[in-house]
Amino acid sequence: MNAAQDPAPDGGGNPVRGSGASRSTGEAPSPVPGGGNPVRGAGGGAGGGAGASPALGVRTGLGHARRAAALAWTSGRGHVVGQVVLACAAGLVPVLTAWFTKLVLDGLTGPGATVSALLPYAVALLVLGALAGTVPHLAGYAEAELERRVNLLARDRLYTAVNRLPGLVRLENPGFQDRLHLAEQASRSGPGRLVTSALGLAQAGIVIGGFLATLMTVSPVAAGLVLLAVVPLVRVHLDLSREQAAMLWSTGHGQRRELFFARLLSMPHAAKEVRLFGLGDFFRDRMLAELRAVSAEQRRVGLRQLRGQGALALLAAAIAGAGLVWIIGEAVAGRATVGDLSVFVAAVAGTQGALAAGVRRLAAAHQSLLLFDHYEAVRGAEPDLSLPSHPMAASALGHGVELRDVWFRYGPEQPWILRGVTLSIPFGRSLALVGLNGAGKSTLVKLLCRFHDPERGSILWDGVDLRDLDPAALRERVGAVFQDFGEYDLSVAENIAVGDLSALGDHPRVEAAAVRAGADAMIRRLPHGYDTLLTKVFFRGSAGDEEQAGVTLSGGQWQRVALARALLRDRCDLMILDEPSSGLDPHAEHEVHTILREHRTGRTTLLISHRLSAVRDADAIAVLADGRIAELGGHDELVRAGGRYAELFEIQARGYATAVAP
Ligand SMILES: Nc1ncnc2c1ncn2[C@@H]1O[C@H](COP(=O)(O)OP(=O)(O)OP(=O)(O)O)[C@@H](O)[C@H]1O
Repeated sequence: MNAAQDPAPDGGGNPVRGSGASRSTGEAPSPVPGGGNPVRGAGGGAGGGAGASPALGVRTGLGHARRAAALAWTSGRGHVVGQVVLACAAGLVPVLTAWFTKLVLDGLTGPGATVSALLPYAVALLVLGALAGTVPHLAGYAEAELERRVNLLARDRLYTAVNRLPGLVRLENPGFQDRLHLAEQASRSGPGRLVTSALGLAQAGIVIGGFLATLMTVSPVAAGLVLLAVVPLVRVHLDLSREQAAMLWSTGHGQRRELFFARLLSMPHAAKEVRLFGLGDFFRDRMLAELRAVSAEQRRVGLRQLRGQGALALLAAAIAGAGLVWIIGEAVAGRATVGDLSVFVAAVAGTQGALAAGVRRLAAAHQSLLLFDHYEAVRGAEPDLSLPSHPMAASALGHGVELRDVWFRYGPEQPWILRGVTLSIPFGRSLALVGLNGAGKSTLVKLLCRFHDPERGSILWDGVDLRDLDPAALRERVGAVFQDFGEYDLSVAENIAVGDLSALGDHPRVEAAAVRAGADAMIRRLPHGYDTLLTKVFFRGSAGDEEQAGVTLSGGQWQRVALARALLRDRCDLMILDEPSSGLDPHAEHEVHTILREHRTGRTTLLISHRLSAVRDADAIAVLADGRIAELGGHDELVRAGGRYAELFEIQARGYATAVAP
């Protein structure tokens, strides 16, 4: 499998794991290579959306080629120039070698041959031999170095483009994930390979041109014959390369699913259920089924390539054989010299070799262009949220946040999640949002952070529609503990500081946040305190590497770290707490809610929790059901009303009362 086919070069752990691996978060499954947790994604495959295989028009192809060349040029001008020089040298060496060999042979078989007369040719052949030995190595190094440089710049540009996407619409789309995966492959070697392919083509052109000119001096018929063989070669190789690119595209899903099942079999997150439920063979069979399907497709294309290339090889051999018989006849008849014969043999072999190499380069360039199309598509992806041309800065919240008749669904073909939600969170007040699983609570959080926009209705920040604000400025004013918060393979201090990067290295600030979240004592007990790595991914197991050994935190301990991360933004205007204590023990939960209650005082807060004891003292409680706010009021008021909230509260309270009853 070549680099372009490699479905997942990462092979390692996730740099950030969504928390709550075994909880249902309602997120769409995302078995993206190097991305989502496979356990969370276990509900299904990558989903659809990949669409048809790509095909490039001439104009688009030329545009891509120009941009790829510009990328390579920017990455390393010196290396591009070096490669041009080396390509010219590599093209000229075989032609000159054949020509000087002819001169030596003709000199030897001609009248009055002397060593001194032949010495310059011999020296030339020596130099050419030295060049023939060194140029390929130099070219190989220059090629690899250019690819490394291009990779760096192309990756930088690719992920800058991904970071520029303001919302989650594209990242949550499996079709976009497929493109991104291919774009990453393209960025790794695509533009560099395009340049080296173009230079390889030029090199083949020099070899072919040189040999054809040489052949013309021997026989224009032979030169014409060799030239005629070019057309079917080019055609067949281009068809094969198109088919190869289409195969890459069509097997992308299968490769991702195969990888997903393979990781399920090896990742510690999944190991418990895999062992307890005896799922090993089940997932292995699924993995093998995917692999078989991918292999069958690769085999089909491979066989076609074999047939095409076999036919080409036979054609080449037939031309070479016929030419050889002919030139021997000419030499026997005295119409050609031994030197002519040698140059003819070298020319036929050299032309055919260069032709095959050139066509292979052309096919590689074509394939790189098709992959580069994905790179360009991701780089040129329009923002997934409509951004105002003159966004307003989000002012410090003074009045509150208001949802007005908000309707939302994840796509036109998806069901409505919110169907006219009207709700306000007044400044300085706390609102608790409760509802059954899948009611849309976390979705509402995503809208408040403007990861998505409502399809109808609006969300107002002090009366200003979120769509009129700069999303980044808005998010600076929001602090959050997401239900599926990130667990980063970083140190504890860094895991907290990512809540506000200005706190990176500011230990007093980080520790103060941890103290507020009730995490400080737990952190101090870790082997390296705040510097302890919260991952074992980087531990190689060698002596002296203990600093990298890392630890594995429990779910509740992670939750405290995530809470500290959110509390780092203590001056934020809106604090969103989506199930901030679901993994905590009763003591810890009580402690955390006491902390949060204090923290909430005078702050604008949205609290989501299934533990109704945790939300009862919020200023207001809203019940989300059937996509609407079904009930709104204080705890006592809602209990008295005897509606859904009262029913949920009664069920929970009864559970506790029964448990303590004598
Ligand atoms: N990215 C997504 N694409 C498509 N549908 C989604 C996506 N995220 C969530 N959903 C769907 O939206 C609905 C609401 O999910 P959401 O996570 O908002 O519910 P919730 O009230 O937070 O549930 P829970 O209490 O279980 O956390 C669910 O039916 C879920 O399947």
